[in-house]
Amino acid sequence: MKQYLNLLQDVLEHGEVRQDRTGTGTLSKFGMQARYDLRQGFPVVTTKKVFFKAIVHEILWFISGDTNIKYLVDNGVNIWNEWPYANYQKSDSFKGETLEEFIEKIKSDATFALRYGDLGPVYGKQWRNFNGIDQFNKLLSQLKNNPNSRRHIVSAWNPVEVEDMLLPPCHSLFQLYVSEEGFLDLQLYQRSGDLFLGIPFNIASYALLLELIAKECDLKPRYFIHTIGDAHIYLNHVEQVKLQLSREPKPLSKINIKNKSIYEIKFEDIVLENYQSWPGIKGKVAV
Ligand SMILES: Nc1nc(=O)c2c([nH]1)NC[C@@H]1CN(c3ccc(C(=O)N[C@@H](CCC(=O)O)C(=O)O)cc3)CN21
Ligand SMILES: O=c1ccn([C@H]2C[C@H](O)[C@@H](COP(=O)(O)O)O2)c(=O)[nH]1
Repeated sequence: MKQYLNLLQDVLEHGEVRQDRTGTGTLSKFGMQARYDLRQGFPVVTTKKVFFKAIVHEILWFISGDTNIKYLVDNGVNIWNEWPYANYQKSDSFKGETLEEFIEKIKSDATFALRYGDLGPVYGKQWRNFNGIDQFNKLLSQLKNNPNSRRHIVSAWNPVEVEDMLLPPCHSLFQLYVSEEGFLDLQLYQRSGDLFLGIPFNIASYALLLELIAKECDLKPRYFIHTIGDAHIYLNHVEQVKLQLSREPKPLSKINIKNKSIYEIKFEDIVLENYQSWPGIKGKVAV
């Protein structure tokens, strides 16, 4: 995962100090790209421990079209909790509950979850129902029936609905490419990338998406190309980033996915093999 470390190094050295929406402050560079060859291994960052379980649940959650955090929290994935909580704090029903109490209520009270667990029309909604269009299903059928197309695109960025989302999509658009030899490549355009917390998730997540789509379409996964608009390191992550840069990357892992239709694949059907990593590193998420 030298490519990821190169991004960190580059932004740390050449990023400009920039204010941001969360008030945390960042080092930032605009327009970066990295390319991962999945034939050489599955790209999960090794210079800190990445919570892969969250990535698998999240991608299955997107594919299913769900936008409510209930599925995630029921499965022990807590990466999206802060946003519905912040929203709840602004509502009339808020009675001073802590984040933990809020999540307990999401788990135990289905009506409450329905009302306060939703992120708005985020990824899952746009992939499966963009103003009535199931972009994801269309993509699969086009890849199978019209592989040479240059229009294999799914967009999560819906200007009509962006105001209703608790967080406008960061991984905004992706495109696929089928080569003459039956390889499948995926390029993601990510408008904004938190290099320490979000990006390791995003890399593994889209690499997994590429593996899943390739399997479904009987193609061989090859390049994941990650293009990032505003690539930033939050100022309160600088020490964590330096620690990662001091660590030697470990060999990449492998992914094993059961032969099943993409809509039937379950969490247990996706196994990351031989994942070796350095210990995890804590960092605060900017809300
Ligand atoms: N500032 C910011 N950065 C992000 O990466 C981000 C957002 N906001 N908002 C929406 C989603 C949520 N994402 C998140 C949120 C939290 C973690 C996080 O805290 N990760 C820790 C712990 C994971 C765990 O064990 O639950 C990590 O060590 O990776 C990662 C990605 C990615 N996105
Ligand atoms: O998948 C994700 C989702 C979010 N992020 C980061 C990028 C930014 O740091 C924040 C979003 O804030 P904006 O002001 O809307 O850009 O979340 C990520 O890296 N990956």
